[in-house]
Amino acid sequence: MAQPNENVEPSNDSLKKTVVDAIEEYEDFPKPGIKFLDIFSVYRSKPAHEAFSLLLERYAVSVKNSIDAVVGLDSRGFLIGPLIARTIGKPFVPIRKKGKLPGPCHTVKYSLEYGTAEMEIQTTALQKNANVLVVDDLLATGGTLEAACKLIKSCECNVFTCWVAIELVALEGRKLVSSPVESLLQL
Ligand SMILES: O=P(O)(O)OC[C@H]1O[C@H](OP(=O)(O)OP(=O)(O)O)[C@H](O)[C@@H]1O
Ligand SMILES: Nc1ncnc2[nH]cnc12
Repeated sequence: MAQPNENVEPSNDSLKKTVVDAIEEYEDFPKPGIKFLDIFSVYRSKPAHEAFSLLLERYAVSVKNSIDAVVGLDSRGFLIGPLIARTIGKPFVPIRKKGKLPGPCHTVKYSLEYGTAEMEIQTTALQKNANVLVVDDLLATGGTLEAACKLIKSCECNVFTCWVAIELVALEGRKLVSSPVESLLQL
């Protein structure tokens, strides 16, 4: 006989709690004064990994008709972007740290919470005028997401939205980002 709640889909809120509970924090990494939130700890926990994947699939379905491609940011965005892209049958395109992508690239310099860097996208990776979903694990100061938006605009594409798993709300990074920002967890 069926038990109560058997076959009932878990709510987004209960899935988010499972994910939040698995996120491990490290003080003073990679520099003094930085509290580092480690998305990889979610992937070490079977229930958290499953909950996160389900949330990503649900989000993917909700944006399917609004986007043409998913762009993930090096490196932790690569955990997230391919699953969203695969769920809705859209192309996945990487933005990588400078010097890692073959062929002609657009390049941008930027600052993030604990340093400076350069990122690239291949000039022909996106079709002109594509509506692009940008995904990453975490929004801190917003420097990385804004740099990604600049690269996508260099490809003559439109940023539909930037989606992050974790937003460090106190850093107000979304103010720096010139495109819409959505976050799963506000910490
Ligand atoms: O909002 P910001 O201050 O710009 O910081 C956020 C970025 O910092 C981290 O990436 P990192 O450059 O450390 O690369 P990694 O994913 O390879 O560790 C994180 O994955 C985001 O991409
Ligand atoms: N505090 C933080 N934790 C994890 N990744 C980050 N990237 C930038 N700031 C970060």
